Amino acid sequence: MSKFQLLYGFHALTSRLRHHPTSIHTLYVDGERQDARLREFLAQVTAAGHHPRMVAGERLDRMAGTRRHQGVVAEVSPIHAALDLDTVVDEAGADLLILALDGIQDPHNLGACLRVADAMGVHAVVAPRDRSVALTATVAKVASGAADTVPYLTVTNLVRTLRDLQDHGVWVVGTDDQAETDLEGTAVAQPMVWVLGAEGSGLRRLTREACDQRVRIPMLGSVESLNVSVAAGICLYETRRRRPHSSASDPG
Ligand SMILES: C[S@@+](CC[C@H](N)C(=O)[O-])C[C@H]1O[C@@H](n2cnc3c(N)ncnc32)[C@H](O)[C@@H]1O
Repeated sequence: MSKFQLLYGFHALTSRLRHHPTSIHTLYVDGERQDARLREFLAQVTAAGHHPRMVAGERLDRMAGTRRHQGVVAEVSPIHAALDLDTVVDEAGADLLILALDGIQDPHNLGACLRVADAMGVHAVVAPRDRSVALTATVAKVASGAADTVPYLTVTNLVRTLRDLQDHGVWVVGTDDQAETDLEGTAVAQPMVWVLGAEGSGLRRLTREACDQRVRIPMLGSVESLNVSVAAGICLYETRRRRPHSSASDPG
């Protein structure tokens, strides 16, 4: 198995170039494309000292397994591989904000969760290794650069990880559209983890039981639940809105 991951798309590669330029191993560019966006990208990468390989578009289709690569594909080293959760907890201190995803399968949902996690200043996204989609090129493309800025840490046992966090004084809040307490009924000032469930099945029983509290986002219409990334955005924004010195806009 290759030690490199694939990334594709302008957003994902420009972000990687900006945040982790030395992690880019080989860059492949569609030699048949002449448009302004590609020329601008080529100027950026060559200025950064990379020497892209010009190849046929069909080769990029095969490498990426999709035609949605925008003519740019790269082999990159994984980042955040050496980071562990203890370090994240120590460095974040009282502001700690973690998003735990209990078995998300859809790469678009994980990408969207990473994107909103980045926007709301989340310190890490945590997920059970064997039950979750990996950080694929599709995830990185949907995340629009956030896969490079927010550590995605996979763990062997999510329940054990949540208990370890609780032992360090971290407040663990599960989300469930059937919960009795509304979103605003939870405290958000202390270090905390929001736990969101998988697309079809929601939180697993043991995960649910490990949470200090479960809350629901009030639903006014007729659908039963929200997409997981939308729910994550609401919970995270609510946290930032109510925390002192929050970077999200002040409620007023
Ligand atoms: C598509 S929903 C899963 C729905 C699933 N049928 C269930 O039983 O939970 C995916 C996740 O988004 C979050 N979610 C969606 N709507 C929610 C709501 N109204 N209140 C709280 N969490 C919600 C929860 O974390 C849920 O597990």
